[in-house]
Amino acid sequence: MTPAARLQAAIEILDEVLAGKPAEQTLTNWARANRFAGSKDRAAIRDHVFDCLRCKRSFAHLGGRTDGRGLVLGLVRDAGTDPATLFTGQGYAPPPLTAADMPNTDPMPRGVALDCPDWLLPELETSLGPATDDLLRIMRHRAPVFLRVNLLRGTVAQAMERLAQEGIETRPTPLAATALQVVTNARRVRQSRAFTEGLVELQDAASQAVIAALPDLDGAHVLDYCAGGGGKALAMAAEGANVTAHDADPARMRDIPERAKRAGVKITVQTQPMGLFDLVVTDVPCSGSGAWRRAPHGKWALTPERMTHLTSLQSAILRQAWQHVRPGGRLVYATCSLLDAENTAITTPFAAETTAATLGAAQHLTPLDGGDGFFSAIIHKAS
Ligand SMILES: C[S@@+](CC[C@H](N)C(=O)[O-])C[C@H]1O[C@@H](n2cnc3c(N)ncnc32)[C@H](O)[C@@H]1O
Repeated sequence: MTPAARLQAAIEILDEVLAGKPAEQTLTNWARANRFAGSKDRAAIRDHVFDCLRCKRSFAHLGGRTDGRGLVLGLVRDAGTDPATLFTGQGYAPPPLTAADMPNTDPMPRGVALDCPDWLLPELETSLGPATDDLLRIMRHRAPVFLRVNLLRGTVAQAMERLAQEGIETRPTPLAATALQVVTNARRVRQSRAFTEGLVELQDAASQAVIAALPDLDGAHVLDYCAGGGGKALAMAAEGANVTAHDADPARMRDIPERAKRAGVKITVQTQPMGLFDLVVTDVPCSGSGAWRRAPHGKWALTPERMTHLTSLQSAILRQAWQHVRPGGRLVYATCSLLDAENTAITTPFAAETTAATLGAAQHLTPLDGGDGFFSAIIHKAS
């Protein structure tokens, strides 16, 4: 496909996504219906689509319209390219420019330039202070890809060497000792032997840092109360913890047995959690604001009503999960959110109101640290 034909494909996919279809599903459907597109075409189209979703407001401003064509025009103009050189109408290129394709020449308001919904700006400022604009600017760009080295299968140096033999260059990151940032050929990771043989897993470095901050995992009985696909459960099992995974939606845990087998660990899956544990981890559902680089749709879908729903769910999960912490044990409350409303505004009142609960160390990571934004707080239960 020519570069212009890839842009036209992105326009068509974006129109469907803007009408409400999930981006991943729409990309997959497009690839199935257009078998002539090779893997490089599909990767380039995917990047265009996600770049446009991350920068929806500023690209619409530059494109002078809010549909797929407008966003892609904004993408091209933002890169300093004259769109007339690509929007030629020849072959499979987008149709030539018309008067409806002119950019908006007004100065960009702050929320537009930072690609942030206006109602969220004050919320983010309360939580992030003077770092707000830098953070929003970084979230206009693609997130790096990180791997977790499974130390049960080999060392970090061995993982780097094995990956390099398969053309995947990586480098260590200060966020976690097990984390490697992928420098080249990230799209080859899933097919690499290092991945299929369980030496590495795909996991954000900040997610790994949450687990790295937990002392004494070796031999501990741990309940992962919101286990989802098992990312954190696997990381804790690799540190020697006896992990029980639970999730309100058991279907989300269906890959855990296979992932555990690949990693050489054992994880017990329980649809009804039972008993008391040394450590309970609650990686609760949240706005995902720390991971908007990967899932930009969440930035535009979040509403004040949704925030209210999430914060009451987070408090409820914390209270339920607390009942599974043994006296003298710990709970870790974690979100991939940058917003205080989902973080300290949940943990501080809980600790104040709950007999036997004391707040311990907390960790606030943001994309300025390199990975996703992540909050975690330890809450101790008196013996
Ligand atoms: C952020 S995800 C967990 C990600 C996972 N820990 C990982 O590292 O891959 C949050 C999970 O909480 C689950 N959840 C939602 N409500 C819940 C509840 N009331 N009790 C337990 N889990 C719940 C969701 O189904 C979802 O899988």
